[in-house]
Amino acid sequence: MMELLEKLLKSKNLQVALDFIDLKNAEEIAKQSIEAGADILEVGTPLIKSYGIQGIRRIREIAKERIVLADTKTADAGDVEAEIVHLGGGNIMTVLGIMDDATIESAVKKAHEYGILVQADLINVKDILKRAEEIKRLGVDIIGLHVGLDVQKKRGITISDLKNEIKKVSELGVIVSVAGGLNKNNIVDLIDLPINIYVVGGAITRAKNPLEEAKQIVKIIKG
Ligand SMILES: O=C([C@H](O)CO)[C@H](O)[C@H](O)COP(=O)(O)O
Repeated sequence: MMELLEKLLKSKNLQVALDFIDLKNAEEIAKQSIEAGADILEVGTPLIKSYGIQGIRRIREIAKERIVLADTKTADAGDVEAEIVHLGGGNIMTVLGIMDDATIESAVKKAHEYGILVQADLINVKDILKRAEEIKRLGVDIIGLHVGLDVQKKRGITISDLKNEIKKVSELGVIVSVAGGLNKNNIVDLIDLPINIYVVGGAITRAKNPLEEAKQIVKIIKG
């Protein structure tokens, strides 16, 4: 666990979000992401809902020694969902930061017993800095700032609109992950910020040439 925490803290990483309902499509993009040099494969929430533990296992097999994040977006029964991620072979799980502290504590306790890291997803949290401070005290390893897909579509905003919040959260001394509408153009804008994990979904999975797109994004992130 310490080794993984250190890697994430000391470097900039690309996480490719495999937000698929179909496993074959997810497998194909997972392979291309690895070839392009992505650091983390995300078993997207739709994929977990479609395939559960088997879906996480399949992406684990493809990822080999790379990191697998299971985007469980846990809302209750944190310990049970940590168990699910453990059975699938995931390295990181996500909990919703907006939920009760009890759920976050339960996920952290069980996940850490298994050597799994916990990321709190601050999607839809109104006072991001205040909640990030509280969540850090609960033992969470990664804070994820996130503009969800529906908000992106309805309000036309992306995670690039939260630059101030990103800076302030990073000052708490936590691993910072950002997600929500990232692509090769707006990542350039965020590259000087203290961000450890850039999550890219649609810009790679829906690209004409996902391999080429992922390669270009890796180049921007790694410099
Ligand atoms: O977490 C996500 C979303 O809530 C759907 O499950 C996405 O993985 C995340 O937003 C990244 O996807 P893009 O916004 O398409 O880059």
